[in-house]
Amino acid sequence: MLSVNSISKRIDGEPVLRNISFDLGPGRIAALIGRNGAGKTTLLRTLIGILDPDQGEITWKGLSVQAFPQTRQEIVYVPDSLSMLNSYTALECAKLYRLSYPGFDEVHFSTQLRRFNLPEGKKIRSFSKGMKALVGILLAFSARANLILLDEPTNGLDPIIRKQILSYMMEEVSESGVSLLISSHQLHELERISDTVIMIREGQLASISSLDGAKQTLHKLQIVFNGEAPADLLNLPHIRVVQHIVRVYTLLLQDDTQEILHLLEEQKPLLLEQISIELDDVFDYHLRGDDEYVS
Ligand SMILES: Nc1ncnc2c1ncn2[C@@H]1O[C@H](COP(=O)(O)OP(=O)(O)OP(=O)(O)O)[C@@H](O)[C@H]1O
Repeated sequence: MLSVNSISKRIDGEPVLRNISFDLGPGRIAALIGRNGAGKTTLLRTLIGILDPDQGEITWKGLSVQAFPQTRQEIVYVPDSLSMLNSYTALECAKLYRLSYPGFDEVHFSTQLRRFNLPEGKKIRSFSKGMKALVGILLAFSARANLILLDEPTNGLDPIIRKQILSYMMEEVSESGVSLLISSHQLHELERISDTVIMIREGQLASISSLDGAKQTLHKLQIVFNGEAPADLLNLPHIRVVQHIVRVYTLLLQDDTQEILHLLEEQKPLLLEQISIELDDVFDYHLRGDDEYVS
C-alpha cells in the first residue's frame, strides 16, 4: 500500500505540490490526470524518491520511502523519456535494473523483447520513440515490483504501438496483480484500463475516486432549444456548456440534475438527450477554467 501524507514541494521557490494526501491499495490501476503543469511528473518523481518533499511523508507498506531506500525495490518509475539509457543496449539495461531490483526477471524480459521484435544488442539510442517506450515498460514489468509509476507511457506513439503497450500492460496486471499509477493525457486509454482516478489541480489533490464514482457525479446532455437559448439557465452554477455548434448545445451538469432537467424541459426543446459520460467529460468539468467555456 502506498500512502501519501500531506506532501508539499516547492521548486525554485514556487509551490508545485501542495498538501497532497491519498492512498493507493494493492492491485489498483490509477489514472493520474491534470492540466499541463499541474504537478503530475513532480508528484511521480517525489513518490519514487528522486525529489524529496519539503513537507509530508510517503510510505510504502508503512515504511518511509525517504528513510528506507529498500522500499524502492518494490516501486519502479518509468519516465516519459528513456534518454538516460541511450548508451546501453537492452540487455545492458536489464543488468542495470537487476542491481536495483533483485527480483528482475531476465528470462521474461528477453522473451518479451523477442515478442516485440526489439533487438537485444543495439543501443537504446538507435531505437525509435515507440521502441524506447516499449523497452521502458518491459523493463518496469520485468522488475517484478509491486507498484509501477508511469509518466505519459504512450505519449507521441502511433496507434498500433499504443494498443500493443496497453494490451501488454493489461496482460501483466491480470497475471501479476501489480498496481499502476499512470499519468497521461490519453483519457480514452486511461478509461479502458484504470479503476481509480486521481485528479490534480494546480499542485493540489482535486479528488480521488473510483472511475465509476467520478463519472456518476455528472450528466451530459445534448439540447436544441426551440428558439433563443435561455442564457440565464445556461449560466446557472453546476451547468457547463462544453460545446455549442449551430443550435446544438452540449451541457455537463452536476448536482440538482432533476431540477435542472425540469427547467430545461420547461423550455420545450426540440431535442433533449442524455449522453454517456466519459473520463474526458470529468476532466473537462472539473479542470477547465471558467473562462475557457463556450457560451
Ligand atoms: N526542474 C524544474 N525547474 C523549474 N520548474 C519546474 C521544474 N520541474 C517542474 N517545474 C514546474 O512545476 C510545475 C509542475 O510541473 P510538472 O512537470 O510536474 O507538471 P505536469 O502536470 O507533469 O505537466 P505536463 O502535463 O505538462 O507534463 C510546472 O509549473 C513546472 O514549470
